Amino acid sequence: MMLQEYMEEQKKHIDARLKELLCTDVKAFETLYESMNYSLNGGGKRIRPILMLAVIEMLGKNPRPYLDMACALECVHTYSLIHDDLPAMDNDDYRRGNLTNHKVYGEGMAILAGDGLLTYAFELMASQKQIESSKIAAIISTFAQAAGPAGMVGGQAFDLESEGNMEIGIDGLKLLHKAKTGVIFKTAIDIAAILGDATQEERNALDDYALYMGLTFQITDDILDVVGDSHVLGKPVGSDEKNKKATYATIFSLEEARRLARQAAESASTSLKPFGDRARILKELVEYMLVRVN
Ligand SMILES: CC(C)=CCC/C(C)=C/COP(=O)(O)OP(=O)(O)O
Ligand SMILES: C=C(C)CCOP(=O)(O)OP(=O)(O)O
Repeated sequence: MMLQEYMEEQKKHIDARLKELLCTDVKAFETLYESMNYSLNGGGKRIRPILMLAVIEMLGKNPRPYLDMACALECVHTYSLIHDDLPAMDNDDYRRGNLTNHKVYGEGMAILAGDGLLTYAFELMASQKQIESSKIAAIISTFAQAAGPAGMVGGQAFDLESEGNMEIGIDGLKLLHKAKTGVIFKTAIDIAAILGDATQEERNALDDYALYMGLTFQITDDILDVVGDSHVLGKPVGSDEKNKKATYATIFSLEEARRLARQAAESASTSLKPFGDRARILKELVEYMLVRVN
């Protein structure tokens, strides 16, 4: 199966399950549930859950019983987007081709929709009865560390404080991206390694892949903010330059950023050598990121 077909197939399952998850019988909570579902089900490429399911498959396991784990990851990602778009953060009006959550439901409800999605993700993970409880505990611990103050929240705080400061340099940039975005890709892969019973050698290879694929995603996302089409991306472009944000595309030339993206993608593919032919989909996934900016 080609990557595009594979992604469409996995996305179909993920989208269908996400639509079923968040519902309430309590009339007083209806707006909250509507606002959570508005952002969760209003588009999105589902790269993180697809990545998780693809790694489980590469490790020789059927990914289908782990669909809810993948959906939990998407709930956390969606919460981070809702909060990232708030007036107190990036103050963006469009996301996934629609008005941002706070533009439709107001700031207070958008904050609560994010809080609800984050907390619900942990409820969903903890309720997976078909998975051994020791694995659930390991997954929740990994996930909480990645999403929390030592991971994504820390990265976002650093981002907030660095706005307008183009002097953070390459080391600052690396830390920012590793903590803010790379960490969730790494978690997708770590969870898959736990569920797929990866050996130590496989884990080492997957750690390298996570690092370089996350970097490829970040550099290409930065390039798209300069050269992308806002209709295709479903979010505004040019905001990094406007907000004087240090990114791979504002610190380096576009040519250099593209070179760094290609280099990261090559390293990601090389890390998957131990998996041989089974790694085809994951290699194509980093190629797909490159194609979007070339
Ligand atoms: C704890 C929180 C709120 C974390 C947010 C992390 C995140 C997804 C940032 C998006 O980065 P970006 O602003 O570079 O991306 P985009 O261009 O999509 O807004
Ligand atoms: C981490 C970043 C840069 C936010 C956007 O992520 P995606 O490009 O995966 O966004 P969706 O497809 O989920 O909307």
